[in-house]
Amino acid sequence: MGRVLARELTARTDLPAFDTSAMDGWAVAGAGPWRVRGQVLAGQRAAGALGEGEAVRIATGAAVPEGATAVVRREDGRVEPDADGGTLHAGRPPRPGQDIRPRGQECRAGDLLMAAGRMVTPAIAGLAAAAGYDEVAVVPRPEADVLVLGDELLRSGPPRDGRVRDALGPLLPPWLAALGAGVRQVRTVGDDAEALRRAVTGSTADVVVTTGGTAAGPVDFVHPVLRRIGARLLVDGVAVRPGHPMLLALLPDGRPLVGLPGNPLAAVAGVVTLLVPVLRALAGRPAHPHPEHTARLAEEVPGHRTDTRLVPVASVPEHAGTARPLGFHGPAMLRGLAAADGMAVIPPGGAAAGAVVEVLRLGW
Ligand SMILES: Nc1nc2c(c(=O)[nH]1)N[C@H]1C(S)=C(S)[C@@H](COP(=O)(O)OP(=O)(O)OC[C@H]3O[C@@H](n4cnc5c(N)ncnc54)[C@H](O)[C@@H]3O)O[C@H]1N2
Ligand code: MOO
Repeated sequence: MGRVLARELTARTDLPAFDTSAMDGWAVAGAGPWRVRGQVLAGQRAAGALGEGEAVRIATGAAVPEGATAVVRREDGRVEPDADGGTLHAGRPPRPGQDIRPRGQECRAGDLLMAAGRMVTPAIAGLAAAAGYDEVAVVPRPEADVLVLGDELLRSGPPRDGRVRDALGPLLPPWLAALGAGVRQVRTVGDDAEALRRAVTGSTADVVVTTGGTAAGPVDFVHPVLRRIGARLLVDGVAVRPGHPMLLALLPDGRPLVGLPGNPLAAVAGVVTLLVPVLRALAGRPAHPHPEHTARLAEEVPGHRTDTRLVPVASVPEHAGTARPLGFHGPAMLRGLAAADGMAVIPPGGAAAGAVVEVLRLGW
């Protein structure tokens, strides 16, 4: 579940695989009355062929014997007993084919049931089993290594002595899991270029995620390390606030590295705009959900002069389709995000109250 079909799902069998009774009653051949000869239950092999004027008691789901032209429901028939199984009379004559599910009604062997790339839902799992599958091939879940950079980060207790608590170590792994990725390891790496180089080159995950160190500060080592190991920068900064130093690089062996900025809400902006599409693509899904999610803004949101803004919003339960911008949305803050269900995309120049804007869902 939650994985995408790696190959198309084709029926391994006709469905139903045999002409099946849709009701409890009698399978009959031709016009009545009929001589009743024995019974056939679901799961049993079909009884011998019926001749004109013959009937057999039948259960829902049982194979209809050859020669049968219809099923008479139990409530529509009456058996007049005699020494030899009895005679069946129907209130009204059954239509030809009545209450018989013909073989292949739902699909023929080889029919395309589901295209590759579709997310396996409970219904698809059930359909695959009904159509004869014991297993289906899915695109494996992408595995991520998370490298949290910064000497100033504390792992416990309140911030002290100019140091701050690491908010991203606790935030990212469960979010990645909710996004369908596996987290191999979460490592903290001090402000040391060589340690970062070793951590990046030593990772064997499908995607490496770093936090912090993306800017041009004295101990921001992500760029120099990527340069040194020969990575190719595909995205080196984005005109978005917060999050503008985010980056996407290809490591020499072709695996992606997503560099999230250190400011926590800036890192979140990098997750929803860069990491989510990368994880979706690795999982065999379209990079962006379709249709895109939009909402009507309950209030005006001022814009940046040149860049797009991402602002945490919460949907307003009493007004479907409306989202309220939240406060405490500074790049270093998580308080607004904690109450949010998405990040609204505010174009340069801002958006008026009532404007319809795209909302990037958080996916948790
Ligand atoms: N001269 C400039 N300085 C900065 C610019 C700029 O354009 N010119 N951009 C600022 C913006 S915007 C951001 S965002 C940050 C991005 O910087 P880095 O990715 O290099 O991140 P750090 O410098 O390592 O940390 C920034 C900030 O975030 C705190 N931090 C880092 N990691 C965590 C964590 N895991 N949990 C909680 N807080 C974290 C760190 O202590 C810093 O306060 O650069 C600006 N500077
Ligand atoms: O990108 Mo920075 O995130 O504006 O804080």
